Amino acid sequence: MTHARPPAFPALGLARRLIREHLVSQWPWMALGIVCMLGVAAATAAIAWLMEPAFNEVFRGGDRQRLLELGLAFPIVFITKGLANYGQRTLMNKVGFQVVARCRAALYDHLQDMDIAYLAEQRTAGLVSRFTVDLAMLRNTITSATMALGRDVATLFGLVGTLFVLDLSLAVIALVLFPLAGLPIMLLGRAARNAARGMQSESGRLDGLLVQIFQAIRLVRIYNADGFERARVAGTVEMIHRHMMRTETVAASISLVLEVLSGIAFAAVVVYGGLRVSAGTLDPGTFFAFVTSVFLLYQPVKRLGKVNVVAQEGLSALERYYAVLDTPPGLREKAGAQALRPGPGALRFEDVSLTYPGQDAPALESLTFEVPAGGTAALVGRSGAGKSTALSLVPRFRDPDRGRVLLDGQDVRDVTFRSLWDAIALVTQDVILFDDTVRANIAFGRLDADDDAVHQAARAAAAHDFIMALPQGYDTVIGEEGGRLSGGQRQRLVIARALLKNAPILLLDEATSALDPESERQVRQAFDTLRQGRTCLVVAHRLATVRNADVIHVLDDGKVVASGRHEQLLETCPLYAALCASDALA
Ligand SMILES: Nc1ncnc2c1ncn2[C@@H]1O[C@H](COP(=O)(O)OP(=O)(O)OP(=O)(O)O)[C@@H](O)[C@H]1O
Repeated sequence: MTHARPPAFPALGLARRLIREHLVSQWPWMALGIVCMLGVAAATAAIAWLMEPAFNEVFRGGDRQRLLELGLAFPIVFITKGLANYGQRTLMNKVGFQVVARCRAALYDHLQDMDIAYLAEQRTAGLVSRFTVDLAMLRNTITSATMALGRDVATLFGLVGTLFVLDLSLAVIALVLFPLAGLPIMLLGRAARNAARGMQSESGRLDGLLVQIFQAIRLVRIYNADGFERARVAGTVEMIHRHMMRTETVAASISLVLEVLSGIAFAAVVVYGGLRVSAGTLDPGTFFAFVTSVFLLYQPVKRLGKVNVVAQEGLSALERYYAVLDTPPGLREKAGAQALRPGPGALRFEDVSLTYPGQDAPALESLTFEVPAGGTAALVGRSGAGKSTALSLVPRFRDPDRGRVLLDGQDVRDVTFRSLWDAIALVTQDVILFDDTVRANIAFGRLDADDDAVHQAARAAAAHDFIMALPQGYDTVIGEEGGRLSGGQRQRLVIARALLKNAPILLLDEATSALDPESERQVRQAFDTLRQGRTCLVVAHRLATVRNADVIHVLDDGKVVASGRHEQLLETCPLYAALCASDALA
């Protein structure tokens, strides 16, 4: 099963898609936000307008009544501007948070639907960073870019309109240079997107590295690898900084370009306007109002200049987000799939073949074997013989290239995932526990289970006594991956979880690491209880398991080379005899 590389998306298409899928539904908040933005723009233009009467009628004319009116008008305008600013900021942040919450939910649901093969191919931290780094960046873009585009564009229009109304020729002089900034802004925007892409991907790498290091901290210490790991972290941090600096440099360069253009425009306005005032062809009040407008124009122009940088960051985040979202699951539920019909639990592999992508040799080849209903079949074989691969086909973690896996005569590809997974309990080599209470770990996926059921499962798994000896009994939090428990205790918790699930089919990938004899005895007892009354397919690594199995299938290079019971195979199958004599079956 291969996953095609996602196509490169055109930027505008991505933005349109986000608007269609997530922003349109936010229209009431957006509409209110736009009203507030218009309020900011109107108040800003009003400040410039008020300068003319302030200068002409109050400072030059000495009109006291007008002074009082202006004394009232200025605070009203500033308060209006402040309130409108507050409103648009709160509303646009609300929109940003809601959009990102929806994106996160959509991404989570999509990843839940993705097949195990795809998820196994991905770096976990890379996927996590889609939720964290990328979508946080997208939120920033949504809030700051919409604010800039709404408020600053409206303010710009208000002020530019004011300039033209105040004096046409001065307005042309003030504005003629600004379009020159467009080209560098566009060119630098491309660099900004590349920098954002690099930053996001390196951040995912850093997250992955840190998780790996802290998970393997014992190994790092004992192998004295802290220097090596530190260098790896420092290298990645350096790369992130480099990308961030590039973004900052782009933003600063745009500011510089705008600053220079503004300076030239301002000088031209002062010189030309000053000449006209002294020649008596321009009213000083108008000139004063004009200069104020040009000043007020600086901030929105500078923010708008940088909006492309922020937008590019968001587009890069969107690209990464949709790349995951648009990758279809390689393995789907069949249209019109029916629920698995309950039966005695007979499992059959029929001529099953599978070759992993990128591999030449098949992992399984024409594999045919049965697990009798309610019985135990053990798969044994050398490392790499295909045992775990065979196990993974039952819950459809993968599908075979050829052949069928049948549960009570029903092809597992014809039934719903939910009904299939309901029928299966899985105990894997790596004991998977959550940093939660003992109760939550046993009742995982069984939120309806009451204390009695949990305790009963723990008793059957020979776990109840050690659980009761823990500081808070069933409420004890066991630490990441059950770090506060012994190996045997962890295994018994996992067995209790499978017992509570009470599924008719049990898939068991036996742990290869040995426990001390007493733990081994307790775990074995718990497994025996778990197997009772269930159909069990076990990848066996222990002699005791194969001795108790109803049938043993010996796998070699993905094929069944012999089947039978222990004593029989010892005599008839040299490979089996060799496995029993070696560490493979201890
Ligand atoms: N995700 C994968 N991608 C490519 N090849 C794989 C993958 N998983 C397993 N293989 C290959 O498929 C073959 C069968 O592997 P599998 O894990 O099923 O063997 P196994 O008998 O369970 O081995 P072990 O006892 O060591 O766990 C091996 O050659 C292995 O390298």
